[in-house]
Amino acid sequence: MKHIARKRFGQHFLTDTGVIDAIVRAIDPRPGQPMVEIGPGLAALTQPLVERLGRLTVIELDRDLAARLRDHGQLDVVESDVLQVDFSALRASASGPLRVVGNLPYNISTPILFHLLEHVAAVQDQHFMLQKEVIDRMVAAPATADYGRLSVMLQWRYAMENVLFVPPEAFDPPPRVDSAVVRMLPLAEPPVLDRRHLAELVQVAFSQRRKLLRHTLGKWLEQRQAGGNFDLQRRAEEVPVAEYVALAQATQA
Ligand SMILES: C[S@@+](CC[C@H](N)C(=O)[O-])C[C@H]1O[C@@H](n2cnc3c(N)ncnc32)[C@H](O)[C@@H]1O
Repeated sequence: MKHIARKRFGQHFLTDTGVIDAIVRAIDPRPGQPMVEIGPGLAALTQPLVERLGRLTVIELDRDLAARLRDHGQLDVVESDVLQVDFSALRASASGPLRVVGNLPYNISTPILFHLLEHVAAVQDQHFMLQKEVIDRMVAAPATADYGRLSVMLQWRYAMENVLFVPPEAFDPPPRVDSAVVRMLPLAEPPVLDRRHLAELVQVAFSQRRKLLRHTLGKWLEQRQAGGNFDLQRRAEEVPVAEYVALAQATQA
């Protein structure tokens, strides 16, 4: 029976075989690698991936789609909201760190990225299709309009690159926005850091983008009697990730 795309699940199914091939090539799946696909949908990526891997774990929230996928002999189907999935537990029962992939539901793409950040130690790499505008913000350099909280909160932990542009016509139904594929590699030697403390600091810094940091972060640092030589005569978007990290390390309890 034909599946009717469900808007509430962010369902836009890939149909362009050239784009599907290009994504699979960018992922470069090898036999036996432990891989998890988020939101397999009608299996546009799932099928070419599992043909190369042999086995694949998929996480799908839509009950009807999960039921179809269970008929496929090479898939381990987790019928769940991905935000409830314990990736560290999946890693514990796999033969190595996980490769995580997916054409993500755009309405919850940022929560998914932050959920995976909690399980980063379980992950080898991530390849995600996302709204292009979100990827632009993820990979943005300081002193650009796209540089913000998302850039800092991901760049301190991952090396990231935009690997493919994907136009709306590659999907059925087409989304209203351009898409792209991002590659995310956890840094081999990440800074030792309390992520929640960095998140608080960055939130304060970017709370008023246009103002100098002395109006925002200045007060926050004063309360902590810290930040002695940190230059507050700048805007939040001018501060490189490494400086935010160093300030978080210097001010955390
Ligand atoms: C953009 S579609 C991609 C479908 C397919 N991978 C493709 O490329 O054609 C997103 C998929 O994620 C599923 N999904 C939506 N919300 C989800 C959630 N919270 N947890 C797991 N899967 C979800 C949808 O049902 C849908 O299959």
